[in-house]
This record gives sequence, structure tokens and C-alpha cells, in this order.
Amino acid sequence: MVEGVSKALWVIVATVFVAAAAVLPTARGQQAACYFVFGDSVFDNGNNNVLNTVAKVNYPPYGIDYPLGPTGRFCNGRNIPDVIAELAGFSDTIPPYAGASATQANIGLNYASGGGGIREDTSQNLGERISLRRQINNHLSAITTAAVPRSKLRGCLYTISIGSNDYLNNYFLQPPTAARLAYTPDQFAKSLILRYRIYMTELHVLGARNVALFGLGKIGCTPRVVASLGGGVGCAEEVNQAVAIFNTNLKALVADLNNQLPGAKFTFVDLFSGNAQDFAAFGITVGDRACCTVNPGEELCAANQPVCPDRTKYIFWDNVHTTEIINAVVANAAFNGAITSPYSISQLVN
Ligand SMILES: CCCC(=O)Oc1ccc([N+](=O)[O-])cc1
Repeated sequence: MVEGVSKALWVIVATVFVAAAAVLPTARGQQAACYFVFGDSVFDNGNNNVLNTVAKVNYPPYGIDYPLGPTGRFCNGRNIPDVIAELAGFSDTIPPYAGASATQANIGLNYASGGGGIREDTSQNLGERISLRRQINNHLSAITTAAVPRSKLRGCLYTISIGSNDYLNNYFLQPPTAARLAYTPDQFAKSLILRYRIYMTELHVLGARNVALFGLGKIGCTPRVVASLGGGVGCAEEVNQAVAIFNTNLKALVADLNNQLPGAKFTFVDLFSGNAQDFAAFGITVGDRACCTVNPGEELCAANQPVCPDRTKYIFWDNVHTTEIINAVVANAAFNGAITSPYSISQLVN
């Protein structure tokens, strides 16, 4: 699954957690002082419900396997931060910033927004969204209002998954965007990382020390991109190659931040190196189509339409987002270190 990590290790990690299909509660209690989540739809758990956007999913069949039903998670069940919160011993999921009480900043908040990007102009085509810039502003506002001490914030966990939309809903959009016309893939990746560096430095000033930056997956293999740019079969290699450049630069940024920012423990989470075959051994065999019904040319599930009976066999829930079973495997592998470098998330919370 991962460069430098034996496939056997990945297989063991994944087997344990796929077999369990759920995360066992930790006996150790809450392992970090608080937990803050930033990102796009992969991490969003309801912030977009109150926005004027097509990127909102607070309707069935989203949440079909989640105890509270459709909450705004872009998934059938739990997303990656839900599973990480469980693994880190939090008794509850981290609530969305939208609608949360001020005191919740003492425990943790989720600022992620479907369609959100590193660039401000990303996902204009979708409507309202909260960029990474605005998510950090919201964090400043939340911790200031709740008067959370910097000393406490230094003991918290931060996870960030952002950048997919800068490719999906910007660089590879048709007709070509200003960014596409201005930059080669290499220049575009570097321009994104330049902004990412500024935002991470700001987050460090706000107390963040233990930060996991999720790299981008092979978005050229998502059903949406295969249909639009990949000729309907296989993967869109042009997209995967562009994303790979972003990941290489993000990994280098993590190393730089660890060298330059006092007390910083940043880690890179590799979502790219694996492939669909790695999951087949666990019965997750369907990787070329969505589990839910998606109308032609769209990416999200059609409301109240049929879904596949066995969600545990599918990689993709809709045409862009993964199923709960994949989220659980990824979260466990990130927590245990099978897909992270240089720290596992468990090392960030201890
Ligand atoms: C990995 C994708 C991150 C994300 O925010 O993806 C989205 C892509 C498209 C839509 N939409 O069309 O509504 C929403 C989210």
C-alpha cells in the first residue's frame, strides 16, 4: 500500500480493522486535549448544511449507516475524523463549527466544508464553500471567544485534508480556469503549497503543534473523473500525475515545517500509494462505480434512490467519496502509522 512500508504490514493493519468493521472503544480515555478538523467534503460533517451550495448532503441516502442518519457527512456512515476521534478516545464525535456552542472549542471543532479548497476561487462552480483561509479565521474566532489557552491548544490534535477541489473543481474544470491557463501542473502544485505553508505557519502561531496533513488520493480514479476525463475506463492519468506532484511537495512541506517551527510535529498521510487491488483481499471488490444511485453527469447521490445492498464491498459511496469501510481502514492505518511519515497519528496524541 505504501512506499517504504511492507505490503504485509498494510494487510495486517487493514485485515484487523476490516474484520472488525468498526472501531473498538479505547480503554485509555481521551488521548489529546482537544481535536480540530479542517478540510473539504472528505472531512465535512455538516458545515455545508447551512450554505447556499450544491455541495450539501443532508438528505437520504447519505448517512444510511450512521446512527443519526443524514448529518451532512459525504458518506453512508462515519468519515475519517469520526474514526480518528474514536481511536483517540474521544467519547463523542467532533461537532461541526456551524451551530456549535462557543465552549465546544475547548473539546474540538470541525471546520471542514465540501468544495473547500486551498485557493479562494476553487469550487466557485458549486456555490458557497469555506476555503482553508476562512476555516483558519473561524478557528481563531472560536478559540478566542472560548478563551482556550495556548498551552491547551499545544496539546490538541489537528487533521487537515484539503487540495482535491483545487484540482477537481478548479485546475481540471472545463472550460479551463484562470489557474489552468496560468500554471503548468508543477507550478500549480507549488503555488498551492506556498499558500498551505502560510496557513500552517498561522495555525502554529495559534498553538497547533500536532498536525496530520492528508495527501490527495488518486482522484483520477474516482468514477466522476474516469467518466469525464478518463474516457470511461481505468483512471485519468493526467489528473493522477498532477496530484502526485502536489503530494511530493506536501511531504517536503511537512519536513520543512518540522525543521522550522518550534515544537512542531507535522506528519504526512499517504492516500495515493495504494490501489484498488489492496482492498480486494478484504472483500472490498467494487472500485469502478458508486454504491448509491448517481444521475448521469453528477457526482452526488440522487435523493431517496436505491443504494447497493452491501456497502462493505464498495470503495466509492458516490462518484467522488469513499464508503465508511474505506474511511475506517484509512483512519486506522493513519492512526497506527502504516500510511504516515514521520509520525503516526497515535504518536501525535501521546
Ligand atoms: C475529494 C473531494 C472533496 C470535495 O469537496 O469534493 C466534492 C466534489 C464535488 C461536490 N459536488 O459536486 O457537490 C462536492 C464535494
